[in-house]
Amino acid sequence: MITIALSKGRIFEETLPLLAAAGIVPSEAPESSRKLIIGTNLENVRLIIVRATDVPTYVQYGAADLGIAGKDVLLEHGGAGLYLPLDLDIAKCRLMVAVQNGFDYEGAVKQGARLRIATKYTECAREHFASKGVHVDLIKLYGSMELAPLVGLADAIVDLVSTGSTLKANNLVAVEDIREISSRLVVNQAALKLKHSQLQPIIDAFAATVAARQV
Ligand SMILES: Nc1ncnc2c1ncn2[C@@H]1O[C@H](COP(=O)(O)OP(=O)(O)OP(=O)(O)O)[C@@H](O)[C@H]1O
Ligand SMILES: O=P(O)(O)OC[C@H]1O[C@H](OP(=O)(O)OP(=O)(O)O)[C@H](O)[C@@H]1O
Repeated sequence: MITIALSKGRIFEETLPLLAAAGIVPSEAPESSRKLIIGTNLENVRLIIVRATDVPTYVQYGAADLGIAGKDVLLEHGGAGLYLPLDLDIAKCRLMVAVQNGFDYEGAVKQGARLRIATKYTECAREHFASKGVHVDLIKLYGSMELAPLVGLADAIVDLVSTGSTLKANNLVAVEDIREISSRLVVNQAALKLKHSQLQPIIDAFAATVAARQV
């Protein structure tokens, strides 16, 4: 049995064409089902539906052979025990620093002020501000980071930005670009050896699809 860990929503949707290229068609959609294990047209392939942040953990411990996770999630997780053969170029966005409109971020940084930063991405944020030599207090949040500057919880946030409409709707502006984010194929290293003949064709089909999109 091959088990593939995916999260609901954008990753599941954007993975469907990759699965199709590998001849895998889920037997139901996670949005319309409460099932956490979803069968496919192939008897020996199943999907498990987990939180985006939990995908690396399932693969690391071998509860899933493959998974798809955002670079943001992988950077926070650390990647121990994982083989990351392929950037799938899906779920693309940017990790950015944002502040409330009117907050003088550059000025605060120049003055050497200690900044309060709210984020789900504490590891990436710590590294970013340390590399700039900016002193920060990090406040860990699990979602809706955009609210934090509006209610005085933080001076700035580190969050993902795609269209910019969430920032705009909340009177925030991006002030710094930390890095580009896309999702990667995550493979359990032991499974790759033990189930090589079954896993490699899936990895190859994903790679061929990604390459074809880039021409
Ligand atoms: N607005 C966006 N546009 C494109 N990609 C995004 C966007 N937001 C997040 N992503 C990417 O998609 C991945 C999955 O996001 P999703 O919203 O499904 O989960 P999440 O809500 O971030 O995680 P969790 O459910 O664990 O809290 C993220 O890890 C990131 O790599
Ligand atoms: O620039 P935009 O296109 O507005 O996208 C940015 C938003 O997308 C992500 O949230 P998501 O939509 O995943 O909602 P979530 O809070 O459920 O993670 C991210 O945390 C931002 O809030």
